[in-house]
Amino acid sequence: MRGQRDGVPKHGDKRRMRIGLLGGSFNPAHDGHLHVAKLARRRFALDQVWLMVSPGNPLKPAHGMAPFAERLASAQAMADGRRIVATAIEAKLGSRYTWATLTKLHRLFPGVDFVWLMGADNLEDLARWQRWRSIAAHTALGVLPRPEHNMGAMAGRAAHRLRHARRPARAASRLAAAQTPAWIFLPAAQNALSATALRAAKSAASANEAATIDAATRSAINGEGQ
Ligand SMILES: Nc1ncnc2c1ncn2[C@@H]1O[C@H](COP(=O)(O)OP(=O)(O)OP(=O)(O)O)[C@@H](O)[C@H]1O
Ligand SMILES: O=C(O)c1ccc[n+]([C@@H]2O[C@H](COP(=O)([O-])O)[C@@H](O)[C@H]2O)c1
Repeated sequence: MRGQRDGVPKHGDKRRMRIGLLGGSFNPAHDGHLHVAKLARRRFALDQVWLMVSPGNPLKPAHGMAPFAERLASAQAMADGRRIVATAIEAKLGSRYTWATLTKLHRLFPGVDFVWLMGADNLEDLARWQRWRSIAAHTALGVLPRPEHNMGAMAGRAAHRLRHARRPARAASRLAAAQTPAWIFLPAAQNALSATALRAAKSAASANEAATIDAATRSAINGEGQ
């Protein structure tokens, strides 16, 4: 939601604060999140990026989701508390749907220009989100590339429907102040990490450890090594 048509502050206007919102499950947070948060902050000329921990992604099953406090703690461990900030605000606002959270944030912080940040995998899926057109109508979208999702995202339904609102990457530093709808796909260095891969590695490691303990217990019971 922008007051000025061209989004350029008038001479003498106080510069509005610019905050990027990286909403996510953070189950757990990882270097891929930090990579996109830093990249987005720099290229979209943002004052801060909030790692906004979701109380529960409406499209993801609750099964396998770590408790909110644990996910928040993992995001806090990635943040520096100054430029990259982990926040529980979405849970505090009592919303789970992004359109509802953004409506509340725009109301609570009228002096802030928010940019909704997401990896290409989320743009690929955006047309399944509740009121996704309203999200794009009122909040600028900054899309970060992600291995194996870029082609699908750009060929997807949301990118197609919003094609008139796409801005070139060279306008990235002005995205936060742009008249909405506006979105940018940022070509940039990519990071292949995912929470899914981390969870799989962790459960493989604990299965391995369990097998080792099991083998050691069996050999102790059988009196081996005496
Ligand atoms: N490596 C990455 N590159 C680009 N974007 C990423 C990357 N990792 C996470 N993101 C983005 O960060 C936001 C939060 O992601 P999320 O917490 O779901 O992590 P994830 O690794 O995608 O998790 P999962 O594998 O469990 O789906 C999303 O917009 C997602 O697209
Ligand atoms: O509002 C929706 O319908 C909606 C559907 C899917 C995902 N989201 C949001 O998208 C963000 C990324 O989610 P995730 O689980 O991929 O990290 C997070 O803030 C979710 O709440 C939102």
